[in-house]
Formats: sequence, C-alpha cells, structure tokens
Amino acid sequence: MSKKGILLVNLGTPDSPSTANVRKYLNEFLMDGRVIDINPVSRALLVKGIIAPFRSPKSAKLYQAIWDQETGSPLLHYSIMQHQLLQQQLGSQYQVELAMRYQSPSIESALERLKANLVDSIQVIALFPQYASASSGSVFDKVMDIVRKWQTIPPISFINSFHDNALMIETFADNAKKYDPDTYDHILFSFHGLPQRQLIKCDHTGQYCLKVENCCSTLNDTNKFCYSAQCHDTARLIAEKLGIPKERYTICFQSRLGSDPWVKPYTSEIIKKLAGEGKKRLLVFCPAFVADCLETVYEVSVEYNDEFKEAGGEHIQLVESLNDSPKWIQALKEMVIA
Ligand SMILES: C=CC1=C(C)c2cc3[nH]c(cc4nc(cc5[nH]c(cc1n2)c(C)c5CCC(=O)O)C(CCC(=O)O)=C4C)c(C)c3C=C
Ligand SMILES: [Fe+2]
Ligand SMILES: [Fe+2]
Repeated sequence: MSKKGILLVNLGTPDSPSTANVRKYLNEFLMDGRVIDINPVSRALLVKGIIAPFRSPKSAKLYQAIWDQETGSPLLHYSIMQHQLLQQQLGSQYQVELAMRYQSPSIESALERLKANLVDSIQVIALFPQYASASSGSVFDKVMDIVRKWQTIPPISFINSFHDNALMIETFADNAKKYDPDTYDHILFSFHGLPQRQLIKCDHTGQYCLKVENCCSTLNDTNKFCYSAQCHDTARLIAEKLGIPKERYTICFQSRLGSDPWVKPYTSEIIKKLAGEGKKRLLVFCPAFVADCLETVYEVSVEYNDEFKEAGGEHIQLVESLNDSPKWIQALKEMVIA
C-alpha cells in the first residue's frame, strides 16, 4: 500500500542532564550557522572556547531540575506523545516519524526510515509556530542537505509556519481558561527571543524590519515571514479568542543569549516594570513552543517567577503548552491532510 511520509521535527534536547551531554547538545546547537550567524572561525572560538564550557555546567543544573525520572526531558516526552497520537489519528496510509534538529532521534535516521519504507512523498513539519531562520529554517536546511545526496529525491514539502492556525490558537486559549485570565493583573505573551540582526537579514526588502516604526506589530505583505510579526499575530489571535483587550497584555521576548541586541521588549524587563507598577499576578503564555520545555517550565515558572517576586510581585502563572492536547493533534492532522 502506498504511504505518505510525515516528518515532525522539534529543536532537540540533551540526551541526559549530565554536564557532558548538555555540552554535546550546546555544541551541536550553537555551532549551527543559522543559530549563531557569525563567521565560522569566530563562531567556533565563541561556542567551543567560551559558551559550551562555561554554560554547560550551569545549564546541566537547570536540566536536572526539569528532568523527570521516568520520562526524561519534557520536550522529548511531549514530542514522542505528539508523534504517537498523530500516527494514530492519521492511520496506516501515513508513516509519521519524529526527529530532533539537534541530538536524538536524528533527522538522518528518521529520513532513512521513511526511505526504507518507500514512502511516496515526504512532508516536513518544523514544530515551531512562527518561522525563524534559526529554528524552522535550520530544520529545512538540514533536511535538504541530507535528501540532496539521495539518488531518488521524492516529492518533498515543508510547512514553513502555522502562527495563525485556528486550532492551535484555540488550544492555547482553552489551556488558559482554567486560570480565569480576568483574575490576573496583566497577561504576557512571552516568545523565544532572536538576535535583531536575524530579523533584519530575513527582511528581503532590506527596508522594513527595524527600519520602519512599529514595523512588526502587525502582519502585512512585506513582513509576512518575519518572526516578530508572526509572534505579534499569534498573540493578537489568542487575546481576541479570550476577549483580552490590548491594554491588558504585553508581547515580549525571553531567553536572550550574549550581549548583542535581541528582539524587544525583553521579558525580564517587562516583568520588573509591571512589578514596579504594582501588578501582583501575571498569567504568561509561551506560544513559540508546541511543547513545554526548559524555557517554559524553568525559565518562566521558576526564574521569572523569582525575579517578579524580588521586584515586588506575587506570582507568575504559566499557561501550559500544546503538549498532548487532542485539539492540537487535530491541528497537526489538518495541516497534513489540507
Ligand atoms: C521558538 C523556537 C526557537 C528559536 C527561534 C530559538 C532560537 C535560539 N535559541 C538560542 C539559544 C538557546 N536556546 C535554548 C533552548 C531552547 N530553544 C528553543 C527554541 C528556540 N530557540 C527550545 C524549545 C529550547 C528548549 C530545549 C529543551 O531542551 O527544553 C538553549 C539551551 C538552554 C540553555 O542552555 O539555556 C540555548 C542556549 C539561540 C542563540 C537562538 C537564536 C539565535
Ligand atoms: Fe533557543
Ligand atoms: Fe520584522
């Protein structure tokens, strides 16, 4: 029977929370020229000489804090569930494989399994709602790099972004309802950050992103592939779904690495500002992630929560990610069969 191949790819996580494995992961991740987009010699000096040796022991402690005894890394655990549930939903006419851009399971091994099963075509879904060269772009780059060496290159397609997918938006909104958003002093949409220069490089007109005032606060024909503009659009749609007015929410960007300017405003500055204004309770969405991971369960729920309390706030509540929610699996199914 003919089969369609589906390849789900998320970012990746260390194989274990040991310093050695975290260092291996950071080395692979940060040596990617789409992630640290500087010249290769400077990148190697920076990553292998400074970031990996100094960051690995610290990051390993954070990974140890979120590592589940049975299921390991939350990112991999939820990715495995998404893979299994999507395969169940799609049935035997589809072969769904899961890969991680960095570490395991590798993209090479997943593509080899699809090839060995003689699939008719391959559809690649990078599990990042908003397109960034450092995330989805890197996944597609890696897939093309592998497949271009095959003798037979099958029909292959890429889902580039799904920032406005209605079922995805609904899932985030549903997840928030149990916290009753109206009872919070303010709502944050905290997206993973990105160096500003990467936004500028993605602007093919060279004249729009970070050059025009409020360039990316609304999505339009010029900035339709801009990560920041897509983040703003996702946040707007979730807020509209929940009836949250503009003055009750702020869009911000977390996880900055290094001293170069990243997309603003920074989440850490916003939470201090809100605490200074007397806000006590914040509800935080992280809609750049389809699965809970270090950046949500530790950075937001622990680190930002502590920073907020130190600045006078009381509590930060994270809205869970899409994880294994049936509506999200339905969203993936509809992307495949569309
Ligand atoms: C939303 C997608 C992501 C983009 C875009 C992205 C860009 C990006 N990230 C770093 C540096 C780090 N990110 C780290 C963790 C991490 N990043 C994403 C997603 C995106 N990153 C996820 C899902 C995770 C969590 C992985 C997990 O195992 O749970 C880390 C590692 C953690 C740490 O040491 O603090 C780093 C480092 C850069 C530099 C970048 C864009 C240029
Ligand atoms: Fe990241
Ligand atoms: Fe932009």
